[in-house]
Amino acid sequence: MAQSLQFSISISPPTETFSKRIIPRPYLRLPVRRPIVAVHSEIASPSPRVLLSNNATLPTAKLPVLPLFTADLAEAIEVDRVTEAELKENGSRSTRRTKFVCTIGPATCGFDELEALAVGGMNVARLNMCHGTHEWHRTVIERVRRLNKEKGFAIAIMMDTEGSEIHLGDLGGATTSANVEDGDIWTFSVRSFNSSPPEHTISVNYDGFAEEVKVGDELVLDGGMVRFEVIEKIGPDVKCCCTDPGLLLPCANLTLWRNGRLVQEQTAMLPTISSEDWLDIDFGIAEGVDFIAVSFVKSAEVINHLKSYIAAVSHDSCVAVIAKIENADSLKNLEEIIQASDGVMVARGDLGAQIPLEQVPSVQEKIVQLCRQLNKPVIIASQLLESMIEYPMPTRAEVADVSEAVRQQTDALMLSGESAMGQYPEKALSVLRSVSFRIEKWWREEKPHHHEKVKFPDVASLLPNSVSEELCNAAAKMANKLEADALFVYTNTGYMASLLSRCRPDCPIFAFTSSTSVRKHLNLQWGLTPFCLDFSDDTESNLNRAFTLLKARGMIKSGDTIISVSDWLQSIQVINVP
Ligand SMILES: Nc1ncnc2c1ncn2[C@@H]1O[C@H](COP(=O)(O)OP(=O)(O)OP(=O)(O)O)[C@@H](O)[C@H]1O
Ligand SMILES: CC(=O)C(=O)O
Ligand SMILES: [K+]
Ligand SMILES: [Mg+2]
Repeated sequence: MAQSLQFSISISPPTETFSKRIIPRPYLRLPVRRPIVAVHSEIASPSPRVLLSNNATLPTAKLPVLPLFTADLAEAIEVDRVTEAELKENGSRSTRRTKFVCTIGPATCGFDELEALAVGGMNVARLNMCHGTHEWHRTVIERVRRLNKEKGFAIAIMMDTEGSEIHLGDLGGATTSANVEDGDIWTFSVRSFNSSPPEHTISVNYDGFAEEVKVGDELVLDGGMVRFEVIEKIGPDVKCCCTDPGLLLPCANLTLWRNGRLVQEQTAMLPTISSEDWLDIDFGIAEGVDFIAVSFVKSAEVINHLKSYIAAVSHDSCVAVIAKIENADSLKNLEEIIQASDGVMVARGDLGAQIPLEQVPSVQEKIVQLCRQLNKPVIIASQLLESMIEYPMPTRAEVADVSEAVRQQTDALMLSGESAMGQYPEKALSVLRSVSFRIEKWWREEKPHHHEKVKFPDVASLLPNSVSEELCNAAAKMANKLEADALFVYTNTGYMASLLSRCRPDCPIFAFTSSTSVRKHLNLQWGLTPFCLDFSDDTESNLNRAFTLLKARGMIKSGDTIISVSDWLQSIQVINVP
């Protein structure tokens, strides 16, 4: 009986000469399903060999050489399906620059709904650990992975911690919400109730609450949905009278005000990362999430602490840490926090409950600018299209808000309730898409920023990084002047790609990396189209390879002007695609 032999191959040890020899000629083909393209050149060795699965080795000179088919070429580079379609449809200059984060909830956790968001342009799926069990989150993660694998998307996953905010528990009388009227008396209690609390009673999750409040204090729920005044303290119970009627919801967030000022001593006692958050973080690391967003960050220490924990427990640590700016403390220590983190979220929901609402827009603009100066990606979150939770059309004010965020050239926009539990998640995403396209185009073509002289101070402190930074600044400037079709960046760590993105050039930036985790992290950065591609340190062959592969997919064409930089070659190349 004929036996079929299956070989898995890896090339060991890889060498510089070897990589240079095979990369420029994509003809090498083994009698296996995949062509050899995975060649790294970090380790030098005099005799490259192919390692067969039975541990035998074969000198590479003996490898059979067959021509590659176009289909193989297309497989050798990975880019997500949506970008590819956009590039084909609109040409490279018109790809979307602003990235989208979608919160996944009951409305979008199914495979088909996730696929609809993926097709709509979701770059990052966010899981809020305030809701759902680990089982539920694991299922969503598996579905996103399956989508990426089977349908050619490259969606990254962000886990968002619960954090220690003060919030309410279930409402008394087993109701899911209550319309509170002016003068109604409710009891806020730190008791633990076995079942649901008695009528007109509500539990508070912070044990020190009853001790710290004072008669006359104001309780603000969910940033102003309902307000109460403290009228009496009775042990663990705090009796309050409604002063501003509204809808009381379970889990509502609670802030305490005294003489018109936010009382911060309370939250100062709470840890940023609670014991439950650590369990969630362990879960996230084990599941291999790409980003962990930390809620209610107060200082840079907590970010450093988490980053060293991640480095200690996961050796090939690829989890980026995002600091959520959503309280007054985070604003006090803003610059250190941004420096310490891998990215930032302007979490306007809670932020708007902690500082006067009218300050939120200027704080947003300041954070976006600071992030760009410090070269960190920034996400604008919450209530972008809040009315679309219920209605299929946004309000004009919402469209103006999204436009303003895009005009500020934020890296990413985030949907919360709109995609988690709204009735029109896909429609909301398509509004983000059309507004982003329109405003980005207007920005490029009309140059409303022409007279603004925004200065970006140097970010790099070490010389090699300074050289990279100057190269990127110059390459981006050249790309604008020469009206290039695309910038190419070959990057191992993503650093050069981020420096190019920071310049917000007119043309898209094609970032080639051999690391799948770097590629996922680039998902959050403005203007970057990340590709997964193995490359060597031979710039010439890398470029030719990218040209061949992208042309085969219709993503660039002969005659396009490309400006290319790379992590290791300190020069800028200007090339016309052959
Ligand atoms: N996994 C989930 N399961 C059930 N409902 C969810 C889930 N995720 C989100 N939601 C719903 O969507 C709403 C908005 O979600 P989101 O995560 O943005 O809340 P948020 O309050 O803005 O964020 P945060 O809690 O981080 O401040 C939530 O209030 C909740 O009703
Ligand atoms: C997203 C979030 O946490 C907020 O807006 O509060
Ligand atoms: K959260
Ligand atoms: Mg929040």
